Amino acid sequence: MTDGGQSSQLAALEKVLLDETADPVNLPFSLLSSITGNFSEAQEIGRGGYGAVYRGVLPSGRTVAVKQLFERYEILDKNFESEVTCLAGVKHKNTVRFLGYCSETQQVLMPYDGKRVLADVRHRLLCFEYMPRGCLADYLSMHLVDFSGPHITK
Ligand SMILES: Nc1ncnc2c1ncn2[C@@H]1O[C@H](COP(=O)(O)OP(=O)(O)OP(=O)(O)O)[C@@H](O)[C@H]1O
Repeated sequence: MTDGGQSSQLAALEKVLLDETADPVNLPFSLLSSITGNFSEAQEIGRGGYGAVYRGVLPSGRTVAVKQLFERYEILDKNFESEVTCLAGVKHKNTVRFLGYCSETQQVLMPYDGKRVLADVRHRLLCFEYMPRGCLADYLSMHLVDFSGPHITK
């Protein structure tokens, strides 16, 4: 569940979902964490080369897809910015809608070299319209008839 401080950002996300002409919004990490059950395995829907994708459930019951970019990649600010600005510029009925983004750095206490240090942890996430049928390639491979002719089995 989300706390009261997040309600205006949730409202902004709901508004973007409903208004197809609206621009993507900046979303706090805490909100994306909250709607994905802290990025739980139960809400994970897939993985790509650069991140894991989670189902985000809003209090209204609407669903979004949240892609959390892997921390192991050193993604430069300017590269993330060009990804976000590029996605924001794509608006077409045949493309998945880009709803929001998050770029935050948190300082987290962790062990290092026998000491405790405050380390920067970068969170980069992208939020999209949820496609219940998943990716096109998986859908086609599950539903297309095999036209390659009869198989010979030994
Ligand atoms: N908007 C979405 N709605 C529903 N499921 C999605 C959505 N986006 C991705 N997924 C699921 O998550 C999986 C991984 O998606 P992702 O975009 O990370 O894959 P990708 O195309 O290999 O990306 P990349 O290599 O650029 O990281 C997809 O195969 C699909 O099952």
